[in-house]
Amino acid sequence: MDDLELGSDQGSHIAEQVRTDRLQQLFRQSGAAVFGSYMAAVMLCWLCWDRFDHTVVVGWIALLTVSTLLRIWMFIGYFRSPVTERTPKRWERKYWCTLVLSAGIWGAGALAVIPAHDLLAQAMVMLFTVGMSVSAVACYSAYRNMTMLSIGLVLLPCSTWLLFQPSTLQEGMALAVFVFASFVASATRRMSDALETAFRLTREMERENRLSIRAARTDELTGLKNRRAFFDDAHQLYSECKSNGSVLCAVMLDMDHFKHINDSYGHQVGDQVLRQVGAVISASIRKNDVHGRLGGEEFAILLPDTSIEVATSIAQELMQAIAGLKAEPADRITASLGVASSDFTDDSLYSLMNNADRALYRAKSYGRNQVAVAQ
Ligand SMILES: Nc1nc2c(ncn2[C@@H]2O[C@H](COP(=O)(O)OP(=O)(O)OP(=O)(O)O)[C@@H](O)[C@H]2O)c(=O)[nH]1
Repeated sequence: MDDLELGSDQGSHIAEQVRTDRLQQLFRQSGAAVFGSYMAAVMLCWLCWDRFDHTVVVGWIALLTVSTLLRIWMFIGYFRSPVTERTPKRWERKYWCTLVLSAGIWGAGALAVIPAHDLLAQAMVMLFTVGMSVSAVACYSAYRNMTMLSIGLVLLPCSTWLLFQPSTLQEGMALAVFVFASFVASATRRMSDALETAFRLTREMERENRLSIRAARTDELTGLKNRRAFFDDAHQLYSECKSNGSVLCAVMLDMDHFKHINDSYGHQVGDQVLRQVGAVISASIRKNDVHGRLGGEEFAILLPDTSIEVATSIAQELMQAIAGLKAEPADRITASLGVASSDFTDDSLYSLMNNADRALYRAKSYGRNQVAVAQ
C-alpha cells in the first residue's frame, strides 16, 4: 500500500503491523518455553518418582510429548514460511490452540500426580508450577492474555485443590501461590503494555521517516522526482550504463512561452499545465528510465539502452502529446526538446545533460515546438 495514500487508514495499518511484530516477538521468545515446560515435567517426575503413581506419570509425560511435538511442528512451520505469510490471521489461532493444550495438560497432569498425603511432594509440585508461571511471563509477554491463561491453566488446578485440603499449611501454600500470581499478573500487564508501545512507536517512526524521505525527493506540484532525486538516480544510472557499456540518452524538455500562459491565465492554470505535462511524461517512459522536474518549466528524462534514433522519436511523441493537451482557457501548449546520447568518452553526466540542453536551446531558436538532436 502506498504510504502517502494511507490517509485515515494509517492508524489501522500501523495497528496491524504492531500485531505482526507482537506475533514475531512471541515466536522468537517462546521457543525455549516449548522445551522448558516439557523438561520441567520430566524433572519433577524424576525427582518425585518414588512418590508419584507411575501409571499417571507415564500417561502425563506421553500426553506432554504429543503436545510438545505439535508445538515444535508449529514453530518449524512458522519459521519456514515466507515472512509475508507470518501474519496474525494465519498463526495466532494455531498458537492459542497449542498453548491451551499444552498448559492444560501440564496443569491437569500436575493435579493428577500430586499425592494426597505427601506434603513434600505437594510442595515440589507447587514449586514447579510457580516456576512455570514465571517462565510464562518471560516467554509470552507480547500477549498478555496468553500469559494469564497459561498461568491460570498451570497454577489453578493444584492450588485450588490445595486450598480445600484440611491442613493450614496446605491452605497457606495455596494462598501464597494466589498472592504471588496476582503480582505476576500486574507485572505482565505492564510488560505487555510497554512492549506494545515500543512496537507502535517504532512503526510510527519508520513511517514518518519514509514519508519525509519521499517528500524530500518529490516535486510537490507534479509528483515527479525533484531535481535532487533526479540527479541522485541519474548518477547511478549513468554509472551502471557506463560499466555495462550500454547507450544512454538524455532528453531535456522546456515549455514554450510559459511566462505568457502564467501572465495571461494566472499561475493556477500554469500549475495545471505543469501537472498535465508531468503526467504525459510519466505515461510515456519505461520502468528503467529516470525522469524528473528540474525546476520551473524544465523537465529531464534519461533513457538507458536506447539509441539516439529511438530517443528522438520518443521526444517527438512527447512533443506531440504535449501539443495535444487541453488546459482551458490556455489555447496552445507546446514544448521544445533537446536530445543527446552519451558514448561515455566525455565521462560525465553533466556533459551529457549540457549537450541535451544546448540542443534544446537550438530547438527554441529554430521556432519552438520541435525536437533538436545534439551534434
Ligand atoms: N505556474 C507556474 N509557473 C512557474 C513555475 N515555475 C516557474 N514558473 C514560471 O515559468 C516562467 C518561465 O519563463 P521563461 O523562463 O521566460 O520561459 P518561457 O516564458 O517559457 O519562454 P521560453 O522558454 O523562451 O519559451 C516564469 O514566468 C516562471 O514564473 C511553477 O511552478 N508554476
